[in-house]
This record gives sequence, structure tokens and C-alpha cells, in this order.
Amino acid sequence: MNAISFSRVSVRVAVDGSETPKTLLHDFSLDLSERRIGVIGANGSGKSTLLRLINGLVEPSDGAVTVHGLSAVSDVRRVRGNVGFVFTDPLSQLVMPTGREDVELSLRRSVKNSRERAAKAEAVLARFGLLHLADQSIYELSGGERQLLALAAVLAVDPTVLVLDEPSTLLDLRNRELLRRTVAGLDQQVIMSTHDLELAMDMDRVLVVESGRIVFDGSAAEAVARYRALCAAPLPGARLGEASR
Ligand SMILES: Nc1ncnc2c1ncn2[C@@H]1O[C@H](COP(=O)(O)OP(=O)(O)OP(=O)(O)O)[C@@H](O)[C@H]1O
Repeated sequence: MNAISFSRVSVRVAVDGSETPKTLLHDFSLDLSERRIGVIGANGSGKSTLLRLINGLVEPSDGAVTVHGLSAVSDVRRVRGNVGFVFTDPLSQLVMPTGREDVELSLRRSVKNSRERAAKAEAVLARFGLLHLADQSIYELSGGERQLLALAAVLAVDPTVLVLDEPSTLLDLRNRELLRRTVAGLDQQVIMSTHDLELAMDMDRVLVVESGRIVFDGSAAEAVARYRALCAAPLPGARLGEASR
């Protein structure tokens, strides 16, 4: 069975003051079974929308999304139990005052005994080099520290699928390498959107999204080349460069 399947999916949203809905993703079908899948594309192309379909944060307007055979709409609770989702903005994910409490919260269902839970949280935080920050307010952490913490809290519960929405935006070089090594060493299937083309090159299969369409699906090297070519073409109506004339 394919791990993640999109069948004739499209996503449309209502737009205030308009009778015509906006199409965020045009009709597409995909079966994703590779271990490392990248999603690249310009800002606003539809990457996050595509990822959010996987755990039911966005529902398809048409078609079906399944994860290990479970519908991401009608079986959304079970799907979310299998799919760990790391948001671009860690503050939209971290809900407890400190990192330690957040990781322990993640573990509350899988580890019932509080001493065992505390020990497991400690081990997870140590794995990400975050122990020294475990009891600090999350608001006192740097963006990159929060991003790592959000990843640690999601990985603590061993999801079978890990979805990462631009996980390296705030990371410095050392922590980006930690993320790369961590992702490379995971048993889980990983689906990751990124603007970091080096990270994309680590993936087994890469999708290029452009204006709500998957315009390329294949090897990382070809996908990156395709994306570079797309970016080299002038955007209709773009005006930024004119300021320097
Ligand atoms: N609920 C919504 N209602 C209206 N428009 C939306 C909604 N959600 C997303 N969009 C629009 O859909 C498009 C795709 O958004 P999405 O967040 O998927 O892009 P993205 O490729 O992840 O972008 P980025 O790289 O900037 O994060 C954008 O133009 C966005 O403004």
C-alpha cells in the first residue's frame, strides 16, 4: 500500500467579495512511497497547502487523501496519530511554557507513567542538544532553538510519517546540519517543503510546485534544475528590480 496517496485532489477557497473561488491546488494525483520527499517552489505556490492535506489541516475540495489507507478527512484523528507535523513557525506549535513541558505534553498519551515520561523527554531533549534550554521560557529561546524544539516534540512520539514545513528557515549552519543528519537517520517517511535547495538535494524524490500545480516530479537534481529555471524567468508584473535602475 502506498504510504500517502492523493487521488484527483484539488483545493479551492472562497474569496470575500467574489463569486469565483480561488484555486490553491489544481487537480492532481500522487502516490508517495519514497522515504524522503521534498517539495520546492516559489512563495505562495501551494507547498504548505499540499503538506497540510496530509494531516487534514486542509481538506480537499475534490478527491481524496489517504495515509496508509486511512482517509485524511473521515479518519483524521487516526491519521494525526500517525503523522507528525512540524510547522514553519514554532510558536504556532509550542503551547507549554517550557521545552521540557512541551515534550512531556507530546508524550502524555504514549507514556502514561510520569517518571518514564520525564526520562523520555530528557532523552529527546538531549538528542537535540536542547537540555540546557529545557526549563527556559520558550519566549526566551531563539527562533532556531524553538524550531529544533518543535521538531523534538513531534519526534518524541515516533510518528510513522513526518511532515516538515520549511523546517530550516531559522536555523544556523550547525543546527541545519543537525537537522540534515537527524532527517537522514530517521526511520520514518519524511515529506519536507523547503527553500533550502541543499536540503532538497538530500531527498529521494522532489516535487516542484508552481502556481498550484505540480510541474515536476522526479529526482532531486532534476527538480532543483527545473526550479532554478523557473526562478530565472521574469515574473509577470514583478517590479522589485526597477528600484535600482
Ligand atoms: N485559507 C486561505 N484562503 C485564501 N488564500 C489562501 C489560504 N491559504 C493559502 N492561501 C493562498 O494560497 C497560496 C498558496 O499558499 P501556501 O501557503 O500553500 O504557499 P507556499 O508555497 O507554502 O508559500 P511560502 O513558500 O511563502 O510559505 C498563497 O497565495 C496563499 O496566499
